[in-house]
Amino acid sequence: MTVDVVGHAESLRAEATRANERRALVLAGDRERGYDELEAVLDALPVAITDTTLVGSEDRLRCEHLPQANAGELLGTTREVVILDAHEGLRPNALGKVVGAVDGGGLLVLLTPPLEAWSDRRGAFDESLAVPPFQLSEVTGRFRRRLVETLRAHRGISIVDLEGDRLEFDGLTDPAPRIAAPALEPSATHRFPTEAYEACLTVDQLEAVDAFESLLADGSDESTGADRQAVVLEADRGRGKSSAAGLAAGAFAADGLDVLVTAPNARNAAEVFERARELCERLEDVDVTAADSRRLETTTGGRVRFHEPAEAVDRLETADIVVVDEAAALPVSRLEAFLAADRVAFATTIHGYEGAGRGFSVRFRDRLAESDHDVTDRTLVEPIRYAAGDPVEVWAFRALLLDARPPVAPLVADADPETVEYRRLEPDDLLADETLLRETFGLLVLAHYRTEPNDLARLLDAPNLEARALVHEGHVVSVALLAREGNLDPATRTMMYEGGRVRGNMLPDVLTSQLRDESAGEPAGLRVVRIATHHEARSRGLGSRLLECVREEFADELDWLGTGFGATSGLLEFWRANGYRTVHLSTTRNDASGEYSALMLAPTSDAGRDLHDRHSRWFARRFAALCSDALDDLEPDVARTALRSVDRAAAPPVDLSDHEWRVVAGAAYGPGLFDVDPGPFRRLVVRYFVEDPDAVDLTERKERLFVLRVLQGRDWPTVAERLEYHSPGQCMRALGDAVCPLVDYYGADAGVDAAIEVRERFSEK
Ligand SMILES: CC(=O)SCCNC(=O)CCNC(=O)[C@H](O)C(C)(C)COP(=O)(O)OP(=O)(O)OC[C@H]1O[C@@H](n2cnc3c(N)ncnc32)[C@H](O)[C@@H]1OP(=O)(O)O
Ligand SMILES: Nc1ncnc2c1ncn2[C@@H]1O[C@H](COP(=O)(O)OP(=O)(O)OP(=O)(O)O)[C@@H](O)[C@H]1O
Repeated sequence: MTVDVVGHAESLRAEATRANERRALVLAGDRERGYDELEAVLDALPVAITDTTLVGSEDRLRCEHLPQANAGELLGTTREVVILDAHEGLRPNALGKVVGAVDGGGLLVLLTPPLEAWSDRRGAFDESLAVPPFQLSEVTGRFRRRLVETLRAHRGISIVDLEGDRLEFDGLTDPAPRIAAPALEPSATHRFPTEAYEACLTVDQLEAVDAFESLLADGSDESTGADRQAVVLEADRGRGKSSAAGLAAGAFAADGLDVLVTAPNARNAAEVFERARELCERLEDVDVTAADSRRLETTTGGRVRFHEPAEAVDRLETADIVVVDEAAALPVSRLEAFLAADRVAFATTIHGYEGAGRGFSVRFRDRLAESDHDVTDRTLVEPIRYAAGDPVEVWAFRALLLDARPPVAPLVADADPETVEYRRLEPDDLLADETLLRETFGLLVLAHYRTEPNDLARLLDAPNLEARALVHEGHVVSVALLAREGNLDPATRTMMYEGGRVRGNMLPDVLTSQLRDESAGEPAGLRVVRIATHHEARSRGLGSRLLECVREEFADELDWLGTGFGATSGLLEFWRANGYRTVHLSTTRNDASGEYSALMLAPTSDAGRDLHDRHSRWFARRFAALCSDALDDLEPDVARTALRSVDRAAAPPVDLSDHEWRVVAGAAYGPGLFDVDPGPFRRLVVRYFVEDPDAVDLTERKERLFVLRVLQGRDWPTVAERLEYHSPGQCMRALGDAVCPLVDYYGADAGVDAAIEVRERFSEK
């Protein structure tokens, strides 16, 4: 080699150190040569082996090694040098995770095939995109093509062409000397000890610590101290939010308060405990009596303790203040449970490299706003591990679209179904038009928790995916991500039926493997994986219009359209209004959304109709039993809308025996009791919800009573309390009243003698 790779790496490192920024070094070409150069570089740089990590398929260096799939272990940690070996494939998520771990003054080294050839290589990640019936050869390399373009276009990235023996870019930016940051000072009225503020590294962190003061009970006379307060800290990775929470926790503990800290796992909260301990050790009138990575106790009687989220929820009442770190990685239902605490703080990552984060901003934000907490918000912008404007971070955000945004609101403010145009978003068009790509991906990210860098690669390269949009004056206002499913050969179907896993194919997979329908994978379908309308233009019929256009485009070539999503009554209603019908509710809650998932189908051919009809019937038949089992905590409104969105033709027949009619009509009109024989009531109630007859008009409260008592089998006192009846007795009478119209409609009006007889006998009294 005539290129002095070692000398060059040393200059990059020197510049990075001077600027407190990171630099990237790409060693493109033969893998063995890449490792030879790399070893020489590592030997020369004054970096400890313990500060170096290799992420890739083989453990080839003496430093820490992680496969790409485990790159998440680097989240929240700091390294001087991280090497990502992409020769056997590149997981976009892994790239995002490793970039965040490189410290200011550090190097990110990428080992890649020759850049010209890279997009044509197929690696392990590409195999995951080859969803049956598609083949690996149908997966494209656009994500990598774009990645290479960004590597070449961005500052701070050096590219060594090992094949051509040349330095393609030197990556040096020659930064201006940095101006010393102004000293940090707390506000004049601060209530935490000054030391808590002196420990802050940035102004943003100081303001975040300051926000926590709102959680101190107000000692003034006017206040009872009983008001409810919440703090929300939002930041990109590495802005010091865990540390801010830790400094506040330390200040609370020093004040004698009991702070409960929780996070998806204890490792996430390590910085909280570290900062809390450091602060308490610095304070003169407080001593630390016990400290480890999950616990801190002080001589003032204060403490900070860690509990896993589930345990934490049960202990809210024992703490003065609750801190939820990495909140975005917890399910929304769990987050909601923390709102039972009067004083609670949530620290959360936006633009999460791991793709979490949107559950928080999409769904939890609304629930927080509806709660009776006063909310104090802080956003931490300034990075801590490296200087603001760090070129490697700028590159990573662009390459992985971590900061993609939908169009700004004024651009789509006038959009409605008349002004928009339906557009196929071909991957090549997206690649050629960065604004279109950013708007599309930005809308998907904003509307959905768990949109991650891997999804960008899927959008560009996966053969089973299609994207469609409604555009208003060239801007994306509504977008749908569609996946081809089904159309599977007999061998694949058998494999699925016998318990094997098949990639993609969510609907055929569940219908086959869980619901035991071996031919469910035969018809060809299209699943709407995601749909989102710009928040500025919702409820104007755009989402419905987009679904209509999708149906027009695909109906002739496919057997069914379908969807699966975390079920809320609003969304079930949206899909039902667009012709989709429920065929299944999952039996466990979705980790990310905290909801049960609904699967819905809209058939477009005879084969699709067959599939839809039999699954609708099976669903209506099993629903009551599920309600007193896996779905016994399903929200009553979701249960009502789920049943209402089953195809009416699937309503199970009313096949009550004369004796059962006497039991039901006796409870409605006479002295009979529901409790002695709930079965026939359940069948009637399921029939009523699915058929949704115009002739029967019940209040929502009575319908919720049907769900809670008749379907879910909750006891009377519980139901009475939830639905705010004065007493269990009143609740029992309300159920009797609610059943009357069902006895009339399905029994008496349908000419069932037993029902008529009972009704007449007791109505006369
Ligand atoms: C497979 C999936 O992607 S499911 C997840 C769907 N996407 C999301 O939740 C992302 C955030 N939400 C959105 O982007 C939009 O609300 C969409 C895509 C659900 C609907 O798009 P819109 O353009 O508003 O649809 P459109 O105007 O045709 O229909 C709106 C109607 O759907 C119903 N609806 C849709 N979402 C909800 C909801 N979350 N809560 C209550 N009702 C809802 C309502 O009946 C609403 O009518 P209304 O506003 O007059 O009450
Ligand atoms: N006030 C501080 N004093 C000492 N070290 C700090 C301080 N604030 C942040 N740090 C260090 O900076 C790094 C990032 O801080 P922290 O983990 O608090 O940020 P974060 O926003 O929660 O980051 P991540 O999302 O990556 O977990 C950590 O290594 C932490 O030890």
